[in-house]
Amino acid sequence: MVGTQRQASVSEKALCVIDGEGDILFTNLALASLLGIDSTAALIGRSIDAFIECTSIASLIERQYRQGVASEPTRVSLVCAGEARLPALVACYAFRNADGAVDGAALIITRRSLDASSDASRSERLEMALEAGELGAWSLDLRTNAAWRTDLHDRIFGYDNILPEWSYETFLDHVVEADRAHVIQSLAQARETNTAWEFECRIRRVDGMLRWIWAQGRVEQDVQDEPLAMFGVIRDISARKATEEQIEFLAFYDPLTRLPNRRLMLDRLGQAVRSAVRDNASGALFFIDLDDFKTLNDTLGHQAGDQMLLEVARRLMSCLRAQDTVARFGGDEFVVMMEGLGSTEAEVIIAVQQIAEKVLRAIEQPYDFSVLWHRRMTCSIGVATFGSTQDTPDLLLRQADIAMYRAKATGGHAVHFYEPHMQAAIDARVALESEIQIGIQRGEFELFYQPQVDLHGATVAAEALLRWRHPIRGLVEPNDFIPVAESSGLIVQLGTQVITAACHKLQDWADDPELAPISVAVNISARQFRDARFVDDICAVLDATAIEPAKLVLELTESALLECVEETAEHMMELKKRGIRFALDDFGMGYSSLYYLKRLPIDQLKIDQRFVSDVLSDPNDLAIVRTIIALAQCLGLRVVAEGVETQATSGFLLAQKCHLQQGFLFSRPLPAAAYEQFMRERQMSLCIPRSDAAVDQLNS
Ligand SMILES: Nc1nc2c(ncn2[C@@H]2O[C@@H]3COP(=O)(O)O[C@H]4[C@@H](O)[C@H](n5cnc6c(=O)[nH]c(N)nc65)O[C@@H]4COP(=O)(O)O[C@H]3[C@H]2O)c(=O)[nH]1
Repeated sequence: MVGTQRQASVSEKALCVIDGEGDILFTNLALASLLGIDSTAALIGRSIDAFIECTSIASLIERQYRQGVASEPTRVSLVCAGEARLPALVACYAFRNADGAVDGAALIITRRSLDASSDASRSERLEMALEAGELGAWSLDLRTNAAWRTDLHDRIFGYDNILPEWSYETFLDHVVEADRAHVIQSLAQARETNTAWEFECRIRRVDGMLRWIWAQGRVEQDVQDEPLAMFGVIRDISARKATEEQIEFLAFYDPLTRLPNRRLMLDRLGQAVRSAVRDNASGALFFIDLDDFKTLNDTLGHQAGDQMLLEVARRLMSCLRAQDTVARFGGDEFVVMMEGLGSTEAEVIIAVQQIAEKVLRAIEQPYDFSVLWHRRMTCSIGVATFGSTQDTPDLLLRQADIAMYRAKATGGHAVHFYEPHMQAAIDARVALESEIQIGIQRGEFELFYQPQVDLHGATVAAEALLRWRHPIRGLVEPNDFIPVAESSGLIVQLGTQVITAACHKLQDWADDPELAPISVAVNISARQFRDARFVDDICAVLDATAIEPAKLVLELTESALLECVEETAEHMMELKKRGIRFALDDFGMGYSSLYYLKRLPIDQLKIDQRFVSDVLSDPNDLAIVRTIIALAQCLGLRVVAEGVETQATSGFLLAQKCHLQQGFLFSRPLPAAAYEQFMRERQMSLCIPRSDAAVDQLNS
């Protein structure tokens, strides 16, 4: 009678036949009637899962298949027309195909009657009421460990009808590790104090899904206050938690860029100001505003504007460290907070200048996507620094904002400090930078040479030290310009000039018998060493001058090695193959020297002058110098002591078999011509007074 309307009798068993996929092949009117559907035709071909609320009909069938008999009726809810739920029992019988695999099933569905008078029905009503309140209930007999749970309780943990043995441990296994201690403590406290527990925690369902549950319950005790049983209810609160997280996200983050908003930034800034004072490590706040963003927004539309803001956010984050905070305050305003930039004002200024330049460069790169194709954007940065007890988040923001307007007033694409003296310092640095640039072009930089003396007192090497013959300031010492050259990147150009000049000097000396044995050590900055062209440039100079590569010693500091070990090691290996030698400068000042000594092709250790100068008066320095020399000897490395100013220090170093000595005792750094003169005068005479017996002993 398919398609014919007929009222099914309430007592008639509803049945249907489903295929291996769970789609209905056949059904009777009783099922349609139970579901509140007019005709059986509306059910044919549809998935049974749409009508029976049960985690998986497939597992029911699977169980029946394994047991080989019709399954025990299982309690389910029917999903009726209008989404109404109806309690029902389902029994199934599986069909198998020729291979023995489940190919479909017949399902017999009966409505669960709820007779108010029967105990069974009362418990069912209770369970339905609990389900209506989305509560899974459970109890645990503490004497026998017997556990009871409602279906919904198990479904919350992801179990279907195949119920596992349940215990306190099973429950705890589901609780995620981070929440477990809190759960155990809540339950234990409730047990001790005979009070109710209530907590929220995350559980990992049997299918791996992470859910939030709320749990409440208590312990039942006997007359002697001995615990008898625990019972309680749980509810899946994942949806509520997701909403709460969303609300929290909107309260603290910018929905477009997903960066922290003003509120969160103010909060983090408050903490940062406190730690800056406590740790004596200043930080800085950048107020960044895009230049002329309004025009872009007005001409290309808000969608293009949003794309630009998203890209700016991405670029800002790529310029900064993970611990820095980038926030969007709305519109085209971004605020960046950086902590731990230094303990001195000079350190903070250098760090700020470097980061600000990075930001300016990152923002001005073309925006080559969709409507923004070939668009350019610049920004203005206002800087306020913090580290004093008077700083407050509001004040700092105002200061950075004011500074940003000053940067805008100079035409944008600029950085401006709020603090006038810092602005003066940064202006001076910028001026020095351009002077160095001009000085490089005009060839104002010159190498001085400081002799290095061997165990016999013979000058066998020199350290090349840079000087700037400034047209107005006169001779400028490296400490006054190398840091700026390094932070601006000009050291790469300058360093190439130094190596070229040193190699040409070695070439000049090669034909002079008095100067030919001299090798020259050249200082190399980290930035220079990391430069992609560094190895090729040196090889080109070696080829052009045809000097003996072993005559060139490159001096690297530990901090230079530390900045990029892999890349540095690679460059060192390549140059080592050409025969160039390496010295580790300022040895003993770093932390992981031994690690580098093992890994990198180092020929020589240079003991820092801070240890050498007090070696005879400070027992710690004495121990350090002795250890470095002994270490170098064990590893087959040469040792150079720099900063030797007295005969006594020199005598001590000689006794320790330190291979080379350098210092004012022998000579200050000299211009090339003066150095050559020095060599000619001193080459034949020994600089260090000593007995021949002592020298023989040292050289043995
Ligand atoms: N008090 C005292 N000082 C002594 C004595 N003997 C030598 N010195 C000084 O100690 C410094 C040794 O150079 P450094 O440790 O490599 O330290 C160098 C090096 O780090 C850097 N530098 C110099 N030239 C270059 C260069 O061409 N490239 C790079 N990247 N850095 C350079 O500048 C630093 C300072 O160079 P200078 O001012 O020439 O200072 C030189 C030298 O004049 C002594 O007996 N007593």
